[in-house]
Amino acid sequence: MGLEVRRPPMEAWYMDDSAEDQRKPHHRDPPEYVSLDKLAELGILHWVLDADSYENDPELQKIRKERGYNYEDFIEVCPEKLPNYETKIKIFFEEHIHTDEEIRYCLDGSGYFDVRDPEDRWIRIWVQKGDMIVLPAGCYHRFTLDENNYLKVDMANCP
Ligand SMILES: CSCCC(=O)C(=O)O
Ligand SMILES: [Fe+2]
Repeated sequence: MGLEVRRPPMEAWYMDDSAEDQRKPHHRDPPEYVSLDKLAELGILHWVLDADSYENDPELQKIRKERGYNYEDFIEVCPEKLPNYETKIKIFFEEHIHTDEEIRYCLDGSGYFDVRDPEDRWIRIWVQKGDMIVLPAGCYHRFTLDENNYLKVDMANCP
């Protein structure tokens, strides 16, 4: 077992309908949280890992082996590091799906992955350093930075 990673559990909530900045939390009033169990029912998987041990984390290696993730692709989502930043940010926030599962491991910073539930409601998943999530193939989703405006992510993919 790697270093016990102590931080609040990953949070998810139903979004409000306001048109304010996408990087704001968009909580309903009162907030309506969604449990990790409910996310798992939607096929959304989650682990909390020790991002500082990325290079030699036995837990990460076990997950990668079990799920067949055989390569890494790091991006830093910020104007200084991401080429065509403005375009990419817009593309990320356009609702879309993939034919393969989407694996995203947050190595630093934070951001929001929004997913549609079966009733077409948006669920906002707040991913922070150490959170690794898997969105199932065919899951309608989008991504935005939060008001911290920085995310470093391993966009590991299936073969
Ligand atoms: C920064 S992760 C990008 C979000 C996404 O959905 C994608 O890459 O397809
Ligand atoms: Fe995606």
